[in-house]
Amino acid sequence: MKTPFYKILYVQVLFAIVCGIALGIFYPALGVDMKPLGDGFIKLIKMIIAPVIFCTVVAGIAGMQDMKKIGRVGGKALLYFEVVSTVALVIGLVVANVVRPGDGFNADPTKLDASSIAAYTDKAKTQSTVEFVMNIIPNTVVDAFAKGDILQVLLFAILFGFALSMLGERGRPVTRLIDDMSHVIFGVVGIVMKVAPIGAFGAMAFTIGKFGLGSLLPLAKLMGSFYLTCALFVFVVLGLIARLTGFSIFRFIAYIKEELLIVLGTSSSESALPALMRKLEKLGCSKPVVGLVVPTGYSFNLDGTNIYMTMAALFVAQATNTDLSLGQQLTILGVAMLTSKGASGITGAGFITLAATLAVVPTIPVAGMALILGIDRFMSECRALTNFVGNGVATIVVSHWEKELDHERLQSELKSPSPDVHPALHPAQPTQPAQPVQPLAA
Ligand SMILES: O=C(O)C[C@H](O)C(=O)O
Repeated sequence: MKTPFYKILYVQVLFAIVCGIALGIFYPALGVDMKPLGDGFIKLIKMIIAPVIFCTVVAGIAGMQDMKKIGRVGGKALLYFEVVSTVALVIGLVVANVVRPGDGFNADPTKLDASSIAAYTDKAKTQSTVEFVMNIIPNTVVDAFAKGDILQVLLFAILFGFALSMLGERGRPVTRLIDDMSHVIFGVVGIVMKVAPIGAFGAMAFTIGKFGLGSLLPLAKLMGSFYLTCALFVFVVLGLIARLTGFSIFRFIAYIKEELLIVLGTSSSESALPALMRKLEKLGCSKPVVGLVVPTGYSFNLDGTNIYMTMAALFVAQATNTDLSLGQQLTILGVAMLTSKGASGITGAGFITLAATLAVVPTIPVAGMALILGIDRFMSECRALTNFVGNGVATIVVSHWEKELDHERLQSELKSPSPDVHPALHPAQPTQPAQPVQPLAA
């Protein structure tokens, strides 16, 4: 029997977003009051991210006998992230030079309200590589889970999974338990996703109520060029990568439309991270690759954030009449390659990363960021959407490189998605037997 349209999640989220926009426009104060609904939904998702990553990674790699394979998946993922992130940074740089969205502002940085961005520049402490690596090691296991630090949980999960695989037969009951646990956790994901429309409504009503659509007009050229560049990146660059891997980017985007709407509503790519992991497994990517690539992608593969960084840095320079030589522009690119690592998928993260980049490049006045602070929430949405699609494509590509992608399932799922059969999502349907733990192919 066909599900009635009003029960379909993306229809509900779309409707909620439209209602949120309407409320924000007509009753801005009430819209602002809706903030807890969005925040509450994001908290619910954050609550489950650490267990999702732990269970997926442990269940995925526990069957492996060879640590080298984990390193190989990680190495391939990092190579992909580095190449694609650099392409994103270069595209942002080129478009900002061609479109020159900051020309004509003639802003005097000494007269801009630098105090408004102090909160961001304070957070943007640049980290040395050693500090970055040290931060991946948790103080205690409990601390990693308590903070919900993705890379720290990932590190512990890899070690745990590998130790479990070394136990052989003796470790089987624990592996099975954790695999079963992952089904339970994804059941929680399913329950939480039911309230996604409420979260998207609250977050959207707040955004429009607080910042107002009127704030977009003076910066329409920057916004327009950023959105178009991201679209170009997704459909041309990621589209080409998808084609070479054997799937259509359009079909993939249609496949994850619910998640994209949730990301749009909440302006945080993390808000749909567990759902993305579930969908990628359903598409035929193996558990270990999904478990390793998605969480690392959230720290190393932020394509939307990268496009934004070079475009926004050049915008600030142009708006404050700061001339930049090619060498200085390439320095920004090099610095952004480092500062973007470790930025997370929460709203506003890209703005903090921009502050970190400009702090290292003294030529561009950091105070110029005050010009774009008012529209950052609207930029954040596009950064998050692009980051999200980028991580999905990255996981499919690395699965393909590792020969851990079921191409037949990928094609059939993309063509006609199978219903989600988890009992938490569809109580009336029978439960699918648990998938056996898949070891990586030799
Ligand atoms: O969520 C993301 O991926 C990005 C974030 O929304 C941001 O504002 O930079």
